[in-house]
Amino acid sequence: MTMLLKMMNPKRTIEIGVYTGYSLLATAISTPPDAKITAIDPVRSWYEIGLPFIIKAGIEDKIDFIQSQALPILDNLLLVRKEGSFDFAFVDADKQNYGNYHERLMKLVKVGGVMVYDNTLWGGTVAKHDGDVPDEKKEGKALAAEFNRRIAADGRVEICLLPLGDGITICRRIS
Ligand SMILES: C[S@@+](CC[C@H](N)C(=O)[O-])C[C@H]1O[C@@H](n2cnc3c(N)ncnc32)[C@H](O)[C@@H]1O
Repeated sequence: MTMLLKMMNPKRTIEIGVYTGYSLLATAISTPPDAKITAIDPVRSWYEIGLPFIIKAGIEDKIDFIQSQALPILDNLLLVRKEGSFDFAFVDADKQNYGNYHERLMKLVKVGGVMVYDNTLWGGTVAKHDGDVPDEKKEGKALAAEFNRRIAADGRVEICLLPLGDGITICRRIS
């Protein structure tokens, strides 16, 4: 993702799902000095674990951390920001809402901008028959497969699902 960010030079990005801030730190050090990152997660204490590293890297001024569920924040951004005011988004949170996040990001991220969705292979289970998937992974498999079908059929975007890590879908808004 850092290579993608360095090629794109996005000035306005959104991160949904921060945890201890590893991907947030990677984003912040890979974007231009005047970039701003809106980072959303309901658990501030996890963000605070990684915050000393963000401060040490000198990039805390780029980050606007919002302690909240993401959906109400995205809905508010849709009210207060112009459509297409973000260049890039990284989604790595509750899988149940990936479709909801996608619909909002399709307005918040500009045409030509990029959304990256994490965990879209769900440990490779999306390519397996249900009978070959452990019970504890079945719900995640179903959610990831449903999102993958939805986004593959979405004519407003071009996508590329990279078999890296747990599966990363790069999605470019084209209309
Ligand atoms: C896998 S972790 C994120 C990891 C992080 N992106 C990284 O790579 O370092 C998932 C995070 O999503 C957050 N999350 C879960 N539900 C959420 C929601 N409704 N809105 C925003 N964040 C949520 C969790 O609190 C958790 O910190």
